[in-house]
Amino acid sequence: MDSEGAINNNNNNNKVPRWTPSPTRSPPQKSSDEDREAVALATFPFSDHQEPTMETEMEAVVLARKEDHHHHHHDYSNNNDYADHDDDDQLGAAADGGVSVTWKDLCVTVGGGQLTILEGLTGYAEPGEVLAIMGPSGCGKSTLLDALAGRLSSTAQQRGDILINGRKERLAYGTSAYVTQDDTLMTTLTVKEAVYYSAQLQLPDSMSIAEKKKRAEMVIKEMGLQDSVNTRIGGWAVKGLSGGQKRRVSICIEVLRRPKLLFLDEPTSGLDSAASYHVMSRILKLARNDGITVVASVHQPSSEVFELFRNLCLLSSGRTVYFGPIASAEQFFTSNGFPCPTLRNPSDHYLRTINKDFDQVIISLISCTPALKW
Ligand SMILES: Nc1ncnc2c1ncn2[C@@H]1O[C@H](COP(=O)(O)OP(=O)(O)OP(=O)(O)O)[C@@H](O)[C@H]1O
Repeated sequence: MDSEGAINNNNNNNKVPRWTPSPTRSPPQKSSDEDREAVALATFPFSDHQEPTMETEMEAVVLARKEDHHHHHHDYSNNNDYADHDDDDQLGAAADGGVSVTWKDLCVTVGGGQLTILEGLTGYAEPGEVLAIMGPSGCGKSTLLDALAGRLSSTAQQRGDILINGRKERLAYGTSAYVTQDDTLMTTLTVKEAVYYSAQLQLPDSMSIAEKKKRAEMVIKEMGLQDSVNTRIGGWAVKGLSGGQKRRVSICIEVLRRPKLLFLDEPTSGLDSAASYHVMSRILKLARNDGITVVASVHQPSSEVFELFRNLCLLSSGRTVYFGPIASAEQFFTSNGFPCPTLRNPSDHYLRTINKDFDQVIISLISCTPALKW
């Protein structure tokens, strides 16, 4: 895959990676890897927010993605609550194409604007791919996930745009699912019971019991739990599933409705690297096979897990340090004087650079700023 998209090392002594517009200004007729690469972007800490050109490009991508999509004309931006939905919408959007999410100049504040948590974030997530949101603890990963999923607390204020398939609209009920960090599962149930019962409760009445059962079996298989169907989930007192298996059961329950958009808050937290890989590779497979758009906050992924992601959104203190393909992040850090040492896990390097050398990163990037033309 071409990794040039996010960063264009221009020959005119521009050592600074920067986003440049693709030649065409009209919305593309088809979506392709090239289209996506053309709008992939690299951003810099504390740079001014993007020029309208980027907006045009990002809209072009979402336009390309929204062909034949069924639209629900709700105002997404003004209401964070998806609860007052129409039941006819159940699984509706899932039957159509994928869901692209784009956010532009997204700001989240609390305390009546006193405290800024997210500042001017811009990015996108595309069907069939997993976007990783990474950054030091407290940088705003969960807040970004919450804002995109429309579940910010009522004390938070949101500014900027969140577009669904290029439009300001609310997600139809059942289109998105959110998997939290905690596995709130009944410890005495077996995997089969937990997923079957959830299927009976969650899936619409229009589906027969047999169809619901079939759906439950399908997700169990997709998450690689078919050999543990009769194992009790277990808890601190009763031996049961491993941590990774439990996380997969939680994901099973959330994907029963075939959401087109899946938010995962630290899906690998508390898991060792092998279990993390199992969980993430299943998620990637699901995303690819079903054209699901996955946005996941991740904490210290192993190199193997990191390579499963398509795009990376690297945050620090509520601002974007980097947004673009995983494959181009190394070049971005190298261009800015922070090459990844051989044999070091790249994601560790990026997080360490942001954490430890952050002042230096800022100085380095500020010194590069005159060369930036957005
Ligand atoms: N409702 C709120 N009121 C006040 N401060 C908040 C609120 N929500 C989040 N914050 C603050 O905003 C910052 C970002 O929080 P957030 O939970 O998004 O970070 P995070 O990157 O997910 O952290 P972690 O990796 O530790 O889970 C934190 O400093 C947090 O204390």
